[in-house]
Amino acid sequence: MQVRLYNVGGINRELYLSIKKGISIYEAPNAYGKTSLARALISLLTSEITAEDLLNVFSDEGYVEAEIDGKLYYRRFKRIKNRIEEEKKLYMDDKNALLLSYFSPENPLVARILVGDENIEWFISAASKIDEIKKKKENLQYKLGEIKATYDEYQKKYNEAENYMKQLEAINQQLEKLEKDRESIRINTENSIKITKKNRLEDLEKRLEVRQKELREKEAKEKRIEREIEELKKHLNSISKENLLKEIEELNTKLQNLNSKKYNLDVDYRMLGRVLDEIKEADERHLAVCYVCGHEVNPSIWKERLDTIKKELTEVTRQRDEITKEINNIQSTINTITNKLKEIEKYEQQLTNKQKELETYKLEVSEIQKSIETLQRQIRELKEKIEELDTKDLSLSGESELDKRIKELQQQRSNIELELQRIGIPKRIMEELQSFRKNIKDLEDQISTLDREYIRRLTVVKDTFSNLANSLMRDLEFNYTAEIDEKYRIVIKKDNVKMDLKKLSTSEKTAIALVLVLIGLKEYFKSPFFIIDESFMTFDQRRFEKIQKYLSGIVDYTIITKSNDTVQFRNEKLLEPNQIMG
Ligand SMILES: Nc1ncnc2c1ncn2[C@@H]1O[C@H](COP(=O)(O)OP(=O)(O)OP(=O)(O)O)[C@@H](O)[C@H]1O
Repeated sequence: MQVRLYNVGGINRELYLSIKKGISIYEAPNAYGKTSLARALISLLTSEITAEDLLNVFSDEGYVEAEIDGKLYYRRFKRIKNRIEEEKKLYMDDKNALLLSYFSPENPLVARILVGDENIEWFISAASKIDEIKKKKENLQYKLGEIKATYDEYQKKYNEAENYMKQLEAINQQLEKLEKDRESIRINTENSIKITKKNRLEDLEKRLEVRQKELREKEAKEKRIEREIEELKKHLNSISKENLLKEIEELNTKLQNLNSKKYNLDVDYRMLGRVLDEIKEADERHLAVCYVCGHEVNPSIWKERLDTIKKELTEVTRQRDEITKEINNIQSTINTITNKLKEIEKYEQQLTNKQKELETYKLEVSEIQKSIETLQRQIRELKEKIEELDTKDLSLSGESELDKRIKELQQQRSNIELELQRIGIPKRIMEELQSFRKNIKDLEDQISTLDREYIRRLTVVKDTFSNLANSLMRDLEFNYTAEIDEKYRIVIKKDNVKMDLKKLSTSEKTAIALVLVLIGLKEYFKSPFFIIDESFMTFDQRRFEKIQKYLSGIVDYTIITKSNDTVQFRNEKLLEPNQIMG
């Protein structure tokens, strides 16, 4: 076997070893790199020893290579940033290599035997690989535990769901009863509502009829007044009030002039009358002195004067009569016009009154129309409501205590239904539970089968170990026997007296561990080499040679590391000490 190492463990240089079949001894001082070499070789049998364990921490690349029977096995490492990239080809990849190919204080069995742990079930089961059954069983047990936990959860859910279902049933019963109650109340109330509404509709329709009749009458009256107004307007338009007023004004002016003239004539007339009377008197008295100027006059003058005055008086009277006649004519015309004006005013007054009356009617008509619209709208709405009542079951307006309770229960029901949706209905959960039960049963069956198989095989392995251990102990000339009892404890007897493992010496305990490892190696592990760290062993030469001989029959290469002041590697059988190369 050719071995090459570089930057592996504490060996930070290239190391080349040519190892012959049989026994090889590697001697070196402490901390020289013996363990590093052993671990590097073992790492070709198992990936349990990782690249991080192997590559020298100060180096960026390294390798271990071994050519065994013409085939190259290797592990090559390259540090890239914070990780190590590895290329590998292992002779085998079995974690038992650490237990059965390397005997050193690092070996877990050695460590446990040295502290006096008698229970070796784990070792014989790992060595014979029946621990795989145990692991399988443990995996199944773990799975079973998980399923059981889920089963318990589902059981809880089932109980919860059952409880909800009971609540739901109770709520449904209550709801059914309450809804029946409400229905009967609703029907009664609805009927009375319908009757009330129909009565009201009739009443509204009657009121509408009255109002419509009223409207028709008012509209007829309105039309009539409009016609009258038209006529009045026509009549008034035919007369020009302004002309009449103007005419009357002109006549009044004339009348004023005439009256003033007449007044003057009246004054003249009265004055002439008085003069006439005075002249008459003067004539009768034959006055010879003028009573006006005192001058002496002829009394015959009075007669002349009397004629003149009479003539003047007649003229004034004629003029006065003429004017009086004219005045009377004008006055009569004025009276006629005034009468006409009065008549116009009367018509105007009538027109104003009719217009006021029309306004009032129009207002009334518009109010009646509004009230008709309101009534029609009310009737329409009422009819719709009645129709609604006829077509569907209207729920009662306003919320009664009954409604509130129903609502409350419905809310509770929907909450429960939601919860049931979340956790599932009992029937479905029960189906799940049944499937879980089946799974549990299957797993328990598998576990118990594995358990039986494990015990069966463990018993065989235990017997094998017991027998072989005893014969090997005898071969190695130990004066005690080693057996494995039914509880898989190692039982040591000296002269048939049971010895507590703790009481044995370190070399005795180390020997027992070695014997067990050798049996494991021989019976259950096909390793090309076996490495012994001899530094912690205190066997005498004879016994150690026997062990070496025994090993030669099991593995091709036995490599023994020893602490020594000098560095030496030698293949024992060839008896040619090889110098370390590299
Ligand atoms: N991966 C590593 N990187 C760097 N140095 C390491 C590594 N592994 C071990 N060493 C160091 O390398 C040196 C050799 O260690 P190793 O255990 O191989 O020596 P040894 O010869 O078996 O010693 P002993 O006889 O005391 O058991 C030690 O100083 C150790 O601390």
